[in-house]
Amino acid sequence: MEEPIKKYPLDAKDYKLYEEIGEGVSASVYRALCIPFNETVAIKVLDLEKCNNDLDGIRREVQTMSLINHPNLLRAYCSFTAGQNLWVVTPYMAAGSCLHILKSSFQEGFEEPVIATLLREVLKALVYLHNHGHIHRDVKAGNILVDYNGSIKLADFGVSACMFDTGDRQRSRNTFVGTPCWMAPEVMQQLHGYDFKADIWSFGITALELAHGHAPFSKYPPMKVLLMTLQNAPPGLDYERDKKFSKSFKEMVAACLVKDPKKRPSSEKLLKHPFFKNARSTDYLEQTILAGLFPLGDRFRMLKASEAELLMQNKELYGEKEHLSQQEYIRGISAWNFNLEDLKNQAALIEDHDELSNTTDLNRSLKPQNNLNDADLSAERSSTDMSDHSDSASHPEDEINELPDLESSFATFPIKPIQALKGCFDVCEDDVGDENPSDNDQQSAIKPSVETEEQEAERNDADHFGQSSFLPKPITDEPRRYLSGSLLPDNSFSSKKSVADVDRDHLQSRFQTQRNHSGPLQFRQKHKVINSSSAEDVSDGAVVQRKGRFKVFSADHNPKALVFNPVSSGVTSPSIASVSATSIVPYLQSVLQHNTMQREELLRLIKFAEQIPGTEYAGSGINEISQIPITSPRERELKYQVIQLQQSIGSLVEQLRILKTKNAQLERSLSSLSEKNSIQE
Ligand SMILES: Nc1ncnc2c1ncn2[C@@H]1O[C@H](COP(=O)(O)OP(=O)(O)OP(=O)(O)O)[C@@H](O)[C@H]1O
Repeated sequence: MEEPIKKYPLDAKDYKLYEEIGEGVSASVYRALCIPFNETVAIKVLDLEKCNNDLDGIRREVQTMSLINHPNLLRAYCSFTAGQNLWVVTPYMAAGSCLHILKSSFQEGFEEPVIATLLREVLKALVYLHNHGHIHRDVKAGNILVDYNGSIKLADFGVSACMFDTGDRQRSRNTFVGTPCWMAPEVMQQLHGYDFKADIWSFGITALELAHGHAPFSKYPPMKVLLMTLQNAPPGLDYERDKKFSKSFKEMVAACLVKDPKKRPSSEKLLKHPFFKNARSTDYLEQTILAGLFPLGDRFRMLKASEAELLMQNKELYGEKEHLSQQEYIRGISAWNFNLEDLKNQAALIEDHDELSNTTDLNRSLKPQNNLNDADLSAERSSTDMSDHSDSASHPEDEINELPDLESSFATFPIKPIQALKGCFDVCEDDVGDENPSDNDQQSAIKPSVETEEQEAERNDADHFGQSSFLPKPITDEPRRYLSGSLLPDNSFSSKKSVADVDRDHLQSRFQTQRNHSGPLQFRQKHKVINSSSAEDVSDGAVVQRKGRFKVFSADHNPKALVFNPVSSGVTSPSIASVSATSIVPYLQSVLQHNTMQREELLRLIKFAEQIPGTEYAGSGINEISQIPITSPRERELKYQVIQLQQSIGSLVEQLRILKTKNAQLERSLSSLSEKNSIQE
């Protein structure tokens, strides 16, 4: 007889939150007790106010999570709102993510049978997703969750996409989504969109991550990762350096990391690769990687503390900009801006390559350094005789030498990435870091309704590795297609929302916090006026896609594309006196036409700048801002950014003024020459 479907309560009152066990860019995750079932679960808490630009994305994630029905995919038991938060209740995966396990106990990576066992489970999940038309788009060790008994689930559908989507949703597959180190070249390239083969690339990168303890290129700033992924041979296992790994492992990785997606195997085909014959049963993981692990909450706390310490060191060593870059990086880079200036700035950081590599990789910084850079780099280099790895002869040193010559390296880029980088689009975080001085208090307020340590210890021990965790009873017998359709009603995550919210709000008032759930984003820079949310209001039609804290702008609407550089306008003025009036008229006419166009562009730009709320032209605004007393580093940062914005607006106005003057002069010369010309004729 079929077991009745277990209905998880849709009320925050029915759950007791314990310690935080994870933090992503969009949420915090807590271990929790589902009181009526006396069952440990995990609850992902998303602050909807902070995500209000991406409710659709969140809805899609929750929807996908509730509909999936595969033992290797993390499904949602239920979801509901609690005050301004969305709670997503999922199985508790007691050992946490593979990334957490790597960072805390296996900094040099796992042994091959462990990797084969983990990856086979992940691949089964991908086969299921791909067969149902989904691309996961964020396959990485941080999203592979492990339970106390070694069972594996692939998590995080925050950026997944449906292959059957059409229109805007289809277009979303033509955008930058994912985490740079794991991102397939075709996803970066933006040439023809991409398909489920993008997951195969990420899968290959994840294999390297599990083998080495970190993803290839992970020591580099995001923009450099982009350049390297596009320009260099694909990374792979090195035949020399990675001697401990089998030939079949190397071949499997090489098969995934082929730049041409068509040449990559499908997930189904890959599952048949001989490498997976090395996979063992999941109990093997229990004996090998899970034995002796600290409880997840403790590990998470320790990692967070080391990360904070490392970031402070970076800040002291390299200053604010590098600090920011590294901070984003360590956290897994989920929100960053793509623009040329960033690209250059970040590439410039590579000059500090050696130092950076010692500090970027959290794991390595926590233990004695032993000239790891070379080793890592070589390990990350592509092996020599793999398909599509032919140019792997490039040396890490070359990579570094290439850097200063960034402009010339653009020339070797496929055209689309250059456009992308130069301003076809910007991807920016829309989660304005509105941290305020009371945030710390609020942060402590968000802490779960904690039991006393003693009360909890007993439960804790059982939960972590002893107590059997509930495995989801399949809700759907048949896998469903078209998972991304808007099945959930707008603005509603729970059928009980309107009825129960008042009670929950009262009970869970601690969650009504302004906490910046996205961790590193609270320090994130707003580089450009156009990246601000207000800028988007002006150019609303320009936003191609929103992805959580990303907004993707199309080239056509990107106000930055309108910036005119008088020096590079392509118009060189001949000496008027030295040429005949007849010959100069067409030239001047073209100058006039050019200038008129530029003037229009500049006027549009100015209009755009003027519409940014609270932004005055340089001068008054700067003074106002500088008079605000600074109470926190965050405020200092914001103040600095505001001043920068005001300065750039000021310089644009100045640029416009100069152009207007030039234009007027040219108009005058043109009309006098025309007059002369007509007199002569
Ligand atoms: N069910 C779970 N059991 C145990 N740990 C979990 C669970 N769900 C999430 N975590 C932990 O919390 C972290 C963040 O969760 P998740 O990836 O869902 O958040 P996110 O905001 O979507 O993150 P990102 O977009 O950065 O990948 C995970 O990397 C994992 O370590």
